[in-house]
Amino acid sequence: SEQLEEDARNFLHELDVKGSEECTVATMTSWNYASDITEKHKKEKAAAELKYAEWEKEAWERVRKWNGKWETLSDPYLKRQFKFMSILGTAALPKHDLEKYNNLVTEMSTVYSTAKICDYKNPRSCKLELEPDLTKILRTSRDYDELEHVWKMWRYNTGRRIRDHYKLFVRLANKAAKLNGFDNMGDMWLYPYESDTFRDDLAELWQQLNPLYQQLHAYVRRKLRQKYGEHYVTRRGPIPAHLLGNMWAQNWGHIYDLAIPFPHKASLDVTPQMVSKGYTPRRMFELSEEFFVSLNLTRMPPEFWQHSIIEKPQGRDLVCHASAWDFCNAKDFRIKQCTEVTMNDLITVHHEMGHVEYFLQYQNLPKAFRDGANPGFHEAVGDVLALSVSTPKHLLKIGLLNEVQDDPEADINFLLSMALSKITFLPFGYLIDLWRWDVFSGKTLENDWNCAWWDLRYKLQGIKPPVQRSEYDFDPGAKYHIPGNTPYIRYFVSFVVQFQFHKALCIKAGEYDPLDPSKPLHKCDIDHSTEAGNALGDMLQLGSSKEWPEALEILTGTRKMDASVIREYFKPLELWLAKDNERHGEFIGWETDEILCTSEV
Ligand SMILES: O=C(CCC(O)(O)[C@H](Cc1ccccc1)NC(=O)c1ccccc1)N[C@@H](Cc1ccccc1)C(=O)O
Ligand SMILES: [Zn+2]
Repeated sequence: SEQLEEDARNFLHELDVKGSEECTVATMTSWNYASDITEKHKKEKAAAELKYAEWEKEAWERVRKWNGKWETLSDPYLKRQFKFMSILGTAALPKHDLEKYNNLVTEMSTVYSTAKICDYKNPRSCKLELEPDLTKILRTSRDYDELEHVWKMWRYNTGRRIRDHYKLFVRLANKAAKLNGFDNMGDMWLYPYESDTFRDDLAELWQQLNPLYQQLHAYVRRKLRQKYGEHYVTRRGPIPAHLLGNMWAQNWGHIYDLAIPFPHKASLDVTPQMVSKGYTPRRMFELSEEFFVSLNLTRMPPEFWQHSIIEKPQGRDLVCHASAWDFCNAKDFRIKQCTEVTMNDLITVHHEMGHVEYFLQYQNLPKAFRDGANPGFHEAVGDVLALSVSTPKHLLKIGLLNEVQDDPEADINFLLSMALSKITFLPFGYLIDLWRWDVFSGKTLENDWNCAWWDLRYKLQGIKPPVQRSEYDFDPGAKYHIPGNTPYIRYFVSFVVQFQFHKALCIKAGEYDPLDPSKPLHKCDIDHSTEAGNALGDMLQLGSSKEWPEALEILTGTRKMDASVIREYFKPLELWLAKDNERHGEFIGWETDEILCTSEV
């Protein structure tokens, strides 16, 4: 009825205003803790989390009173808000369980963010941190033993120390999921994707992308064998995980110099130019903002520049893992990032700025809709712009390259450098939550946790640990998102859909034409295209008010995740890799009879 609809609007508006106020308070205490880890901030954060949970519970009980009525409303916009506000989340736990749950997550995150290891070359100095010290060693060292030390000790001081916390965490997480009507927390994490074929769709995407990954894996293994020798990198075996330029082997971009196909062509790593041109983190963020503005999207508000932390502060512990923050008041938006002056961090800057641009585009929606169309969309926004920024054409434009060679060999060099971060990520982006879903569902039992992890790492990534693992280790805990309790499948989704977004925007920008060989997808730079920017903005402004297939359709004309676009982008490389691997008689895939992980019975 008209009256019911009027009452519903007023009710939802009241909850929206109060919810945003409560959110601002809770977010501020969370920011204070993440940017300055002290006992005082920890206590304030814990208290605020409990207070916010009480508000959520009160709001949820008032929403429940509308059950049987809100479903009869005609306005889908109202019904969708009721649908989202009917899921309470972890606030459904009894207070003492919730307190325990929150403390476990905060404790695991603190262990991870404050972990330090001893220096391989100077064992008495034990203050090396992940950022910037260990990432620098993994990026630059080519010393097999030094890399093994760093890889092992990082896991010793993180994963091993939170294994017991994680046991309790899983039990409480599942208790909360059941109180919300889910079988386990894994199912509750998939709720925002609003699809009962989602897991199958993901498996299908991986099947379509695995062949390209295997070709790249075989090629890189040969290059690493040339560098480190056949004893360490065998012809047909998995690649030792510590040689791939990254602490988790999730991005192989930093061993590009070992894998470059045509070395006599221009190098694409612009880090040296960024340093020699005196780039600062501030300059990197301004460069990214200029790109968003050139697309007719929204620039950062003054508060952003006032309150963001874009360089690692000295003399205090903080969570250095990058993050973007929406303070629920359409005014205060921030990024916290321990930025280094490298090309990799310029990409991360765009990634984080993409989150803030999404915040800005949906800031006037009700709080229930102030999210990505699905979590993968939120992760994709910045990466889409970074696909344009990474092109030699764009790097020339911004003065980070002084020449662009337009020839097939230079193209292969470029596509390989992109594949070393985009294709190598796919199995990793998929397996993290494959492992966690099995842990939450009980399919993987506690005393199999670590060996189940290495089964997946071997099977999907074709890597192995440099030293044998056991169930005394907890290697998943050495990756931020596990102690940080952040779902990960969102990144796998992002790495697929970001190429679909890129293609749609490149067509609008007139930068891509499937029938014009001079305009392939991988050369597209949407910079300064307001047609592209307006199309992107139109989708971002929807927030989560429409189901994600509809948001995707508005931008790309399709309603499904589609792996054929990322394969089209890398097609020239895929053909080249297959030929090169065949020419070298390279074995595609991997096998081993080594025991990678011993489960203590
Ligand atoms: O973790 C990140 C970037 C951090 C973030 O921007 O995704 C951050 C993670 C986070 C931090 C604290 C609490 C929750 C999540 N996400 C956000 O800041 C965020 C996400 C959605 C909405 C608002 C903010 N990237 C992933 C995967 C990745 C993505 C892109 C390129 C490379 C690698 C990684 O590093 O393994
Ligand atoms: Zn992100």
